[in-house]
Amino acid sequence: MTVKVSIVGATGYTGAELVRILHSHPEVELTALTTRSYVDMPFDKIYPHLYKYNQLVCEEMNFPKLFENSEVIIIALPHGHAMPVALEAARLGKKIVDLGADFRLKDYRVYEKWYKVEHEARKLLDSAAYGLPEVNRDNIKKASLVANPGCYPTSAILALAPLLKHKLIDTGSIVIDSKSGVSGAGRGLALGSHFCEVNENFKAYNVAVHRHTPEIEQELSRIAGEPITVTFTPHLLPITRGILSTVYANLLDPPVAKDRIREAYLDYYKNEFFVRVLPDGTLPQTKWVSGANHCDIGLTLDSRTGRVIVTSAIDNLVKGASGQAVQNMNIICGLPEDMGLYGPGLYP
Ligand SMILES: NC(=O)C1=CN([C@@H]2O[C@H](COP(=O)(O)OP(=O)(O)OC[C@H]3O[C@@H](n4cnc5c(N)ncnc54)[C@H](OP(=O)(O)O)[C@@H]3O)[C@@H](O)[C@H]2O)C=CC1
Ligand SMILES: CC(=O)N[C@@H](CCC(=O)OP(=O)(O)O)C(=O)O
Repeated sequence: MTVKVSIVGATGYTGAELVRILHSHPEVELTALTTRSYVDMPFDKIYPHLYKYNQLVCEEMNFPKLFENSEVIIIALPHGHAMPVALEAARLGKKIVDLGADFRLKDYRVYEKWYKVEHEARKLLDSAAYGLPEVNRDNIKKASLVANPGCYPTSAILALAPLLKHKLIDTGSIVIDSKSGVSGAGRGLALGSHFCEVNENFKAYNVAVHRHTPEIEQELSRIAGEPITVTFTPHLLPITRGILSTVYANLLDPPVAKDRIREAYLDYYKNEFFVRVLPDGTLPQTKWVSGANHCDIGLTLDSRTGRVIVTSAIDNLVKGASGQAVQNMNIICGLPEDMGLYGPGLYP
């Protein structure tokens, strides 16, 4: 069964990563790659690492032609731009995976408050599934529109889900301290991602106001069955790929929790190939997941303070974006979930 797939906004970093991954996917035929700035240019001219792999030429986004020859549309546009595409795709009964933020927040008022954009496709919000398969697979299976999670939320939610499910922590005490590589900011030119601004530098940004905060809180609240607020602080690391999140929470009952924490993680992720709970004493590193669809998790109990410290590592472009999008595409198309995604990262 070959699935015909178009990528809208293919010329960004996540688009290029989608093309790379999908070229080795045995059941996918890429039918169109759309662009705003590179119309009629061969894709491998924009991304020469794909020379001899890709024969497609970039085209303008053109309704309804784009959809005629595709069963699945993967949208890799900046937030605010996916809504008209999703409306048209939904009207034509196509399956959609959106990498941006337009369908992640269930309440359009929360979206409009944090993203400062009017939601033009509110009628699709109820049917959109939040695309974190390890916590929401049953809903994704039934969906035609999947909202792929943000990169930071993927690392934070996977780090916290077992603690909340098993009610092991004081839910008011969660602090998420995340560090991202620069590709998280996309390919567009911006002062903050210039070499001289980033190289040999390290900084926090958007402290207490980052747009991923409501997304993390929405999903953690769903898992916990009660409203959760978190402190979330992102940082910019002078590396290309990778996110390392360090998550702190107070244990409800430190002596009891000591034995139960590892058990809770091993149980929650027992059937999850892409989430690797590392052996006791081993802590994740971004290099171990670079290029791979894994989220690695390390557990530490600080018995002196009564806190659990969870570290998680992902590649922001793979499990944090394009790999997870392919995982979701596999689920909604009834394909094996790891198809095209199996394999460890690059090391060193
Ligand atoms: N980078 C990451 O690690 C992650 C990104 N995401 C999300 O995925 C989406 C894509 O991100 P990324 O690939 O990094 O972004 P890039 O900035 O690298 O690429 C953006 C793409 O969107 C197109 N585009 C930009 N502005 C417009 C516009 N006004 N109208 C139409 N097309 C436009 C660009 O086209 P052209 O090149 O032709 O101008 C390009 O194809 C975003 O929503 C982002 O938030 C999610 C998780 C992680
Ligand atoms: C390093 C860096 O700049 N990261 C980006 C990640 C945003 C992202 O991917 O956002 P959405 O998918 O939610 O739009 C940021 O902090 O804005």
